[in-house]
Amino acid sequence: MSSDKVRLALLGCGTVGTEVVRLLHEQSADLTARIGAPLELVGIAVRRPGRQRGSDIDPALFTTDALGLVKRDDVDVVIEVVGGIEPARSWLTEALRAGKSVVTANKALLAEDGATLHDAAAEGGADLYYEAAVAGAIPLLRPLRESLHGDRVTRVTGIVNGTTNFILSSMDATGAGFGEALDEATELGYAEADPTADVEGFDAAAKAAILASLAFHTRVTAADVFREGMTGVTAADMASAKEMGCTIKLLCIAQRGPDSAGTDSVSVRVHPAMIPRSHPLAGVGDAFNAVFVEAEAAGQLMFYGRGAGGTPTASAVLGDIVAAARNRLSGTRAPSESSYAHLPIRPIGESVTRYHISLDVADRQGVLATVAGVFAQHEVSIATVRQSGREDDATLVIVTHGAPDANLAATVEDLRALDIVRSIASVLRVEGGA
Ligand SMILES: NC(=O)C1=CN([C@@H]2O[C@H](COP(=O)(O)OP(=O)(O)OC[C@H]3O[C@@H](n4cnc5c(N)ncnc54)[C@H](O)[C@@H]3O)[C@@H](O)[C@H]2O)C=CC1
Ligand SMILES: N[C@@H](CC=O)C(=O)O
Ligand code: NA
Repeated sequence: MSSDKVRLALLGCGTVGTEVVRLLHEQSADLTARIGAPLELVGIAVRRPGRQRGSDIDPALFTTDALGLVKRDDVDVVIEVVGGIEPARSWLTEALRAGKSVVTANKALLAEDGATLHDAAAEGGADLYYEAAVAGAIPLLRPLRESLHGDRVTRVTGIVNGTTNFILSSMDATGAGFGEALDEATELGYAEADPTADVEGFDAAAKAAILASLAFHTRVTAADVFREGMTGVTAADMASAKEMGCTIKLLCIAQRGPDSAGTDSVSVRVHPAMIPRSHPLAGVGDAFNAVFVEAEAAGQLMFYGRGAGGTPTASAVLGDIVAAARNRLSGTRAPSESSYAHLPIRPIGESVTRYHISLDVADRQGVLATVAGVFAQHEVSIATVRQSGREDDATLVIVTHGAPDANLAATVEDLRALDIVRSIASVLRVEGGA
């Protein structure tokens, strides 16, 4: 590496990449002062070089050959803001094995196959930074990776998807249904043309896997995360939540604790949940993210801010570039992967959850006793029961105490089979003391 500057290659110049280039230019003098040497952008890999991306980018920097750029001898740090599994994985393993530092925002790749990247980083003695991959601008991974390394993290609960938080906040505020709120999110530019990854929880599940891996020193992949999207949350669910003094959020929950055999294990899940309005995550509105971390010695910590958007995400990328550049100049390295704990993953059926179940039933003598009997049969204890309506139009709203998810799922299945249950209008998990 040239000792008088740090040379950067940028892969991708879309929403995040354009902002990375702008900030590199605008803050060039400050960045040089903070690092102790200037940063030089030596190339930008794009798919369509002719596209307009800001007037101050030298057109000579653009190339369509990303791998060629990664392999150049005059590249010290590779910044990847393209996304997806391949070809990003091949580019980044090539860079890391060659000893080049990598800064990436690619949560999908880290959650699907972070092991390959970490192994390549170890092989090449290179830095792998990815603060932007979870909760955008919020400094969250560095605190988990460094500040909390003297402590034992027991639980991470978060709102880590901005698009769905915007939709649910809007449903809560206006009474709108999912479709209407999604249209609003699309119009305002929050939701992408294909919002599947957001609304079906894939994006949050990828982030949950990354958080759990860091928090519990164990490799957790997206496939280990129980995932349920939020497309089934209705205006009626939100109204019912409001009646109980709650709201509904798409939560990512990563927990460490004993499984049914008493073995220390990890459970990671993403699903919509009712939470009381007094819960610290209930007031997180709009497209904001927030993550609540509980650790044995530190107690409760809350991280809040913008988890999406080009500029906030670029802020996290720039922070990582500065760290990687400083390390190169001083000949030091970022903390390497910590996955020594090898904790087993607990299946969702063993997670202790509470349910809110809304049933349309015939208002006949003995209905309540029959319904209660199904809960008892599966050892699920009922906390509250509310009935509204009469005769053919009665609704029972039941909230349970905590029970293994498998018992709750079996209860719902048996309720569905009862003649007296006309339909199950909604089943929602309840978190946080509601
Ligand atoms: N947009 C956001 O709010 C956030 C994005 N991220 C992550 O940042 C990364 C980038 O996201 P965005 O900028 O939003 O995506 P984007 O779709 O706006 O930009 C990606 C760019 O990569 C380019 N590209 C695709 N294939 C390429 C190839 N073979 N060679 C060179 N360039 C290629 C595309 O043309 C596009 O310009 C993704 O991993 C995403 O998950 C992370 C946090 C927030
Ligand atoms: N689509 C994501 C973007 C950031 O990761 C979101 O909505 O949070
Ligand atoms: Na972050």
